Amino acid sequence: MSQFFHGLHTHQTCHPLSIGFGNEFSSEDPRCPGSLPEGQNNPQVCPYGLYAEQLSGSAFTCPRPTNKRSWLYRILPSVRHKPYTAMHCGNLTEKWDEVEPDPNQLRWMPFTIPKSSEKKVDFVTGLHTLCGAGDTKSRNGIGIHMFTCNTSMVDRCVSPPFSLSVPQQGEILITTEFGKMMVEPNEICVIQQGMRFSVNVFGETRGYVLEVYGAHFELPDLGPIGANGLANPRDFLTPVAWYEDREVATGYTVINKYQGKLFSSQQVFSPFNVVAWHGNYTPYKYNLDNFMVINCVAFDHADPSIFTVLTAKSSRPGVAMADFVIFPPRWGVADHTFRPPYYHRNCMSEFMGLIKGHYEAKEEGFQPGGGTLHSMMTPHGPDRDCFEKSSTALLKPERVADGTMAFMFESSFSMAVTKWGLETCQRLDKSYYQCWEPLRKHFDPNWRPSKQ
Ligand SMILES: O=C(O)Cc1cc(O)ccc1O
Ligand SMILES: [Fe+2]
Repeated sequence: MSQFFHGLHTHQTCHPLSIGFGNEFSSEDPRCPGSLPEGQNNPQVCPYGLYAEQLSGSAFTCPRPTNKRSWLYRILPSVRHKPYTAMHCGNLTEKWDEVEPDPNQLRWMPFTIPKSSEKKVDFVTGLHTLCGAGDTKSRNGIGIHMFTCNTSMVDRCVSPPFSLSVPQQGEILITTEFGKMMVEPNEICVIQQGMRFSVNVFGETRGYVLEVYGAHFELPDLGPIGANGLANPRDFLTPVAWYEDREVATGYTVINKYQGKLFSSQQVFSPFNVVAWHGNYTPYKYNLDNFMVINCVAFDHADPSIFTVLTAKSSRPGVAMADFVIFPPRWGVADHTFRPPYYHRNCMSEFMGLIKGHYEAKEEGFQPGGGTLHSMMTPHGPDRDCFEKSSTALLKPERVADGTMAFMFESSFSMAVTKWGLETCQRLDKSYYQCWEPLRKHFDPNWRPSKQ
């Protein structure tokens, strides 16, 4: 389905957005009607004297269902820039051998946001790599970063590999080559490889970023669930074309994250000069409240894959490079069941973050803006309080996770933690393991099944 210039005004943003996931969208800035060429991509001369530029998100030759590209009609093409030069990467890294591997359960207290009165930090400078694996050259891997910032990006933009952002504190206004979108905590956004964007913030701001080096985020297949449910395509929102014809004599900085490092180049105009565009390769956002939860209505605890919002598949069937999974508010109704998460060891790595509230398996210790990492095969599960309470609870229907939103980046990669994550950030909670220490033995060798 194609949306032509039909903006949906969401109340909180005033930035028009179009509906759908992976559609063929078309969009024109309303100030330039007719700016999108009709019937062809490369007219000899484009309307309004614009340049045509294709942004390819997949190989030209990808099969149709996975072929992604957009055509941008812009005042000047992206190639009009001075050469890239290496820039300081701060705590952003793709070096996965900075410190020795650590298989322990790791928990971080909320990551510190710099005070603007002390130090002005924007979104790019405020990116810190926590953990990850793989490499961008072979386009197989992931990175998990925290952003903590207090200042808007001024006359600079950045383009990442495929990345999913989860704001946790403070809304962020993202200006992209495709238009603008405001993203609030409890919403997520995806900016795909090569898409330039700039971030405005409105105070002390914090969030999580999942970067996937070689795959696109997709909606998971629904199998027997049927045609509807989980994250529905109609709840994804894509920006509408917006341009500025702004010359920047002092220089506009375009930052390119390339092979794990940052490079900057100067140009004399704003890169947000796209007057019209069409295609199926776009940034988008999604409000987590729209997730249609499917869960157990009889007995037993279903695996958290039922809560998958988006998946970035690996080449192995059914195995994700990374899944984005949420733990939304819902009813708990399972009969004769230990309802919280089970104890387990997983061949996948589980990084968890908390947007608001608390997480059911651990009422204490895991706080909004913090994180946990349970690495491949590292045992984990409910803390002692949760186990005792839930083993004796009266199993009536009960609201679970109201007013909370925890999430998980689950990955088939065995992730390394960075030096920043283990040492420099000073947020590691060394006492985490202690939440399982009070677990007591309940074994009774004389126990017998009760006679019915
Ligand atoms: O470890 C966790 O808290 C995440 C998780 C939740 C759940 O309900 C089942 C499995 C699982 O890994
Ligand atoms: Fe788990």
